[in-house]
Amino acid sequence: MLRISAYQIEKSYSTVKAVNRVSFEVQSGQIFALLGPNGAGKSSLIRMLVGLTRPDAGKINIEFKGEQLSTLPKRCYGYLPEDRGLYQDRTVRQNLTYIGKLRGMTASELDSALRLWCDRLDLSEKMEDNLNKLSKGNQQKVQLISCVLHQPDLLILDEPFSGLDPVNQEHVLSILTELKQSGTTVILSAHQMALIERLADQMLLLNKGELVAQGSLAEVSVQLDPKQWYEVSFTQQISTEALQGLTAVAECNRLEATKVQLTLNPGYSVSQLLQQLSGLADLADFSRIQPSLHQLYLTAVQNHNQQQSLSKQARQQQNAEGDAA
Ligand SMILES: Nc1ncnc2c1ncn2[C@@H]1O[C@H](COP(=O)(O)OP(=O)(O)OP(=O)(O)O)[C@@H](O)[C@H]1O
Repeated sequence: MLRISAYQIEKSYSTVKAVNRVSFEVQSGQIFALLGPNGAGKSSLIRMLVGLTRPDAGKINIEFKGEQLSTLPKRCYGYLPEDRGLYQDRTVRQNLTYIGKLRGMTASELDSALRLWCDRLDLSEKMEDNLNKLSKGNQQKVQLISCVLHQPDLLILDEPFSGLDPVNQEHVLSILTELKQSGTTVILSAHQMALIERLADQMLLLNKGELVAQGSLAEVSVQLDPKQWYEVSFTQQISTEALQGLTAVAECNRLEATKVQLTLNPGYSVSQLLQQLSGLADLADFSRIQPSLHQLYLTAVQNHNQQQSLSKQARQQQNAEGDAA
């Protein structure tokens, strides 16, 4: 049983506020994704979680097998750092053996784990090659093996999909899904929204160190797209005015003569909307438009940037007015 709770975490590097009052909780057996554009603060958060740096303010609590801990015990987690960390001038076998021994594995445990993982990730024939002789993707796979070798309870992976081709991305996705099914908790950062949509139980979207949204995919979708658009096809043409006259309809865009997109008025249910629409004409089709995580993410980051620059302008104006007075 593992639970990580982060409360109001802050971290600055000289003038840059990398993480600004961010709180979240990771539960045992979850896949928890940290999302955000470059510089959002994902790696800074990860480095604090693994104890490489400390928050300037806020608290990280770890509950592991009934004990309250301030840092994660080394044997219980595997960490894939952003700047990676294996020896380039050593072979795959030497690197992985070194990591396995550091994690307290016996020679026979190491031997069977090496065989299993290198076979699984198609690296068995590269065991005696130096790391710097491998392609970027294969190096990434060795890095990943170094994290899972000792069967940790928790995996913390900073961009595990970067540098991998689509086939290997799928491969890693299915490995992470299997590890989750066997009880491993996974915290990862990533830019591949289509993969995260399929993989993550919980996600945290950051921008410029600030929390933009968090929760399951469904929760994040409602937070980022509260309007909820529906697509409706009628068996005959209905005027936009007639649709906008319905109390359950907030906004309406025409797509084709008989097809429109509309949003639900707050306070009305989907069945009330359906009832009112059917009162106008027979419906040929009705469906919720579910934007992809990729679309939601782009819009959310754009809106957050706009809000930040508007509040900056407002502060500058206030200061200028204060100076003038
Ligand atoms: N060691 C450091 N010294 C100074 N500034 C830093 C340091 N580490 C991070 N930063 C700054 O903190 C901010 C957050 O960086 P961080 O690496 O956490 O973002 P990220 O979301 O992981 O980005 P990316 O997706 O590009 O890896 C950035 O503005 C970055 O320049």
